[in-house]
Amino acid sequence: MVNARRELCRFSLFNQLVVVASDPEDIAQIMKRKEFSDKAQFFYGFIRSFAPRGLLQMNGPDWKVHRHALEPAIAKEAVETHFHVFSEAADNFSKSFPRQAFDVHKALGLPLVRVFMRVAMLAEELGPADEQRLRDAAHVLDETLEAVNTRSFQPLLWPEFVYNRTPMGRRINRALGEIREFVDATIVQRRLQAVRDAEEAALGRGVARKQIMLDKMLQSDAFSNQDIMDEFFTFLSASTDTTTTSLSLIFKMMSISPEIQDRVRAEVDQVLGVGADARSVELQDLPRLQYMEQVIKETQRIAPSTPFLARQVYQQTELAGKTIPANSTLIVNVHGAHHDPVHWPDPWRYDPERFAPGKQHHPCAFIPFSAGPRRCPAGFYAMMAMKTMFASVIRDYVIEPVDDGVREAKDLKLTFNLTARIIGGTFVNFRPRTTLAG
Ligand code: HEM
Repeated sequence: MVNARRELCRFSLFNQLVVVASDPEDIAQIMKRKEFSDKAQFFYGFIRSFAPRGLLQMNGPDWKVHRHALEPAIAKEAVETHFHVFSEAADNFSKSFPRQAFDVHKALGLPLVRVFMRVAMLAEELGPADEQRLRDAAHVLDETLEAVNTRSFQPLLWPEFVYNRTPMGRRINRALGEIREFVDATIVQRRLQAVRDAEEAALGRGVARKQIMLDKMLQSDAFSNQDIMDEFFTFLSASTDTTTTSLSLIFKMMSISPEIQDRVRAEVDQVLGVGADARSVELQDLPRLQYMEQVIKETQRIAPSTPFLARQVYQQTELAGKTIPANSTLIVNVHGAHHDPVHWPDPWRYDPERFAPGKQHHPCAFIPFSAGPRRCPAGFYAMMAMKTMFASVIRDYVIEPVDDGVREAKDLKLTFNLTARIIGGTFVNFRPRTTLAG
């Protein structure tokens, strides 16, 4: 019989007191109270070292200004106008699978970087000449997140002057420099375009150009060119690794859950059609993919992309009747809340029915996008990307397991690399559906 409340626990890490909160009630307090809203030095400090003024890692009044300006630019209404970018990316992704099993986590990085570049920062018209830049951006992103993770657990690499002299630091700085030049040129181009558009509009010959996130920053006084650059890297890293992880885990779970996969496919077939009649995903299809949404949420519950969040507590305070000393790090154990048996009976059982319409849960027992003022501003973007990719793949393939000993959720060997991922890669097999008939 489980009814125990999960107590706060504490330990020391490199001379820093760390307090871990796993109970959804305590997490609700953390998400609400202002003294818990600053991001920790741990992890986020190393993100600051390559992008000091990005939304994810900034604190205080500057964070508020950036959040206020950027939230509408990445919200539902803004992102929906670019839906065709998601749909095209999903169709192209689904066309490109090799015959044998492959690491789907790795394969998703580039398509998702491309979507972000087109939707948010670098305008729609990315030409074939930009393809190498995209590959470079995807690559440097991977390396940078790896470096953030490595540095977090190696105090010798904490001082910037030491890190910058390591082969890893030098390589990443050089690659980041090249991407910065590219982004800088794009910012200049877009600024010029805005001036030309204004002149044309004054002459009554205006063209309605779709607004992207970059335009919002260019129109606001709050963003210097350096700020825009920092937000570019921040959003690129916050958007790609999280979505890649969630989607690849969804494919992995489908490979070992054939009945659930069949039910998703039945829903997709009904919405998109079958065989020669099947079509691309359209915006109005998304709300009709209800069971798919349950599957996505249940996967995010079992293996959240960001299993832990970290906050810095500057002043002594209390939480759950316990003193939290000044200057401690507070870890929000998202994975723990998602597996709390009080809220999720038999927590490792993979059961999308937990999210069936009408089912209720504690608001902080399921927080894949965090909660409160620092929650992910791009929940809609992420769900749109995941549903579109997932539907296109299910339309075209049967997802089959590989022989790696994973038969159920609790066999997944997860590691925490800023985001969660499967040790050794997320290997699955995609069998084209056309071969089913033959
Ligand atoms: C499945 C995909 C995603 C998941 C699971 C996810 C999850 C999260 C979580 C848990 C946070 C809070 C982090 C913290 O407190 O430290 C967060 C913040 C953030 N996310 Fe996402 N995210 C996803 C996709 C995206 C996308 C697509 C974008 C941008 C296009 C994005 C941009 C951000 C930004 C900028 C923040 C910082 C917000 C702030 O501190 O004000 N995320 N995300």
